[in-house]
Amino acid sequence: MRVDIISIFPEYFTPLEVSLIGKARSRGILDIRLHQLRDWTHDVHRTVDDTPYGGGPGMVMKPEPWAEAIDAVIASAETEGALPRLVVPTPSGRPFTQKVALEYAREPWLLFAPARYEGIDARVVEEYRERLRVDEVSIGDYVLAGGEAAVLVIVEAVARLLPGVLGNVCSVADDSFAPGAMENLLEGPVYTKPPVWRGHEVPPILLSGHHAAIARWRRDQALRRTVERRPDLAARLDPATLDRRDREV
Ligand SMILES: Nc1c(O)cccc1[N+](=O)[O-]
Repeated sequence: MRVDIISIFPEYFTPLEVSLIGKARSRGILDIRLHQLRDWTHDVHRTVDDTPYGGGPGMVMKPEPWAEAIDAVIASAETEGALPRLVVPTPSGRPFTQKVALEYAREPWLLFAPARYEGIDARVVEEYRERLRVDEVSIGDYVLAGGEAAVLVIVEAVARLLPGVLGNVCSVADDSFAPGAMENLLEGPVYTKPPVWRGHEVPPILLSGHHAAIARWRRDQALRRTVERRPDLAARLDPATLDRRDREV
């Protein structure tokens, strides 16, 4: 997978050089390319923003630098044999979920346009919807200084789904929110050695060796945690699943 990121803070993406993603890049599974948006400005101040039409606080990112940068990146489409999916992180986007991460993990090429200030002039998305699949996504209902943190979140969530990135493929299937048995379920508590730590014991069931009973206990813990902490997810569960929670101990 090729990933292009255009930003006025390309240095923000240094974390993509370490850990799982850094290893995936060194093994050629991920090809991440960073671009400085200001390289597509033509004034001495390398201006990328201006005051909003209609007045109001803050500044809006100008369309010209973004369009020149996106055009320059997609100019290599011939060698890629396809155009990228343009992903614009924004609080007004559709929710970025595990399902969307799985969708993106099937894409050969993602191009991220993280905005700063009050956002990018709306005509940029309008312009590229005619040529690219454009996706405005939100990682959550809170205010960030820009979309760069969202790109880090999205790239991590997607990269770990790519074949060869995670050592143990099973761990993806067991993820919280993963389609299938864990869909709409939070993961339960996890434990490791020592069996007793500062007087806190590991639940005995986990030391029993009874794998079926352990699986039932884990699912029950996941159900309980989901009902307690995420009633919105619990509401999506099959009522029969919730009923089983009370019977199985
Ligand atoms: N929430 C937010 C923001 O405040 C700015 C850019 C992107 C996002 N987001 O993706 O959720």
